[in-house]
Amino acid sequence: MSNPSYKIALIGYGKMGKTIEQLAISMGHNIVAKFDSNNPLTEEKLLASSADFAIEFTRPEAAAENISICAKAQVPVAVGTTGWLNKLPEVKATLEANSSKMLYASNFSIGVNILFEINRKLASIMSSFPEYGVEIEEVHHTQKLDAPSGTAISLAEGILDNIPDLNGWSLHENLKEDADDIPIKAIRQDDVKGIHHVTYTSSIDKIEISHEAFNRNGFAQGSILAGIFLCKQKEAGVYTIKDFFKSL
Ligand SMILES: NC(=O)C1=CN([C@@H]2O[C@H](COP(=O)(O)OP(=O)(O)OC[C@H]3O[C@@H](n4cnc5c(N)ncnc54)[C@H](OP(=O)(O)O)[C@@H]3O)[C@@H](O)[C@H]2O)C=CC1
Ligand SMILES: O=C(O)C1=N[C@H](C(=O)O)C[C@H](O)C1
Repeated sequence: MSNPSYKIALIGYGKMGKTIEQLAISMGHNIVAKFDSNNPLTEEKLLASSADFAIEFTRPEAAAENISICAKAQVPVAVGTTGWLNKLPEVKATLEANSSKMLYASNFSIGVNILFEINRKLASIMSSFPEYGVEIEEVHHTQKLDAPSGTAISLAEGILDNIPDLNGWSLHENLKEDADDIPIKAIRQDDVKGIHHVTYTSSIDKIEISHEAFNRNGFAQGSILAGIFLCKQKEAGVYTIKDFFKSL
């Protein structure tokens, strides 16, 4: 039996939107609408597209409004845009009021989600070894608007959940020793797709875990599969990438 074909609306047609388009077509899906700042999303246009679901990769200031429009049109939406989570409470309220669904992931790639699991496990071990200081470094292309990356924040949250002595995280120009929070260094370099390191250092040695994306296909693949997963969920509200991976 062949896999069903889905009708997908792309909200944002930049680096990610274009990568998703190519991959979705190669998987047998149809792109039924594309929105960008010259053709902004409206409820009417989205309904007219008959999309089964939407995928949102735009910019931090645009995401919350776009998700609300999807909610009002009751079109499930997989959201990859980072740097907008301060607006999550109002977005959640709109989704619930309209019985609609979204799934947000700071990083849709399988590799990074494996790193997230290792990061939590490692942090839980390191909580017994306070002589090690932890730090995060992320490297991305120079067009990236937010810092630190959404992925770096997710990594920091995974560490904070497991090492109660640490007080939050903060962005540092230079990684510093003896911090009581998690220092995150954000580096912007040419065309880097995304590199993340978590390092624990003592006076004796260093332990490091890391992930490097070679291209954007992993992000695109995860967002398409997460959109399909979302279509199959009965309950309205906010889903996370963990819900999706649990279903595999
Ligand atoms: N979660 C994940 O796995 C990943 C997340 N990201 C995140 O996704 C986001 C987008 O990344 P990327 O594709 O590289 O960015 P780009 O800048 O390449 O593309 C952004 C696109 O969004 C469009 N856009 C901007 N404002 C609006 C709006 N109000 N309505 C509709 N479209 C709009 C832009 O249109 P125009 O060009 O006309 O302005 C452009 O087409 C970023 O936040 C990034 O951090 C990226 C990769 C992976
Ligand atoms: O802007 C990007 O490119 C990326 N953004 C995401 C993030 O902020 O973590 C995911 C990935 O690293 C690429």
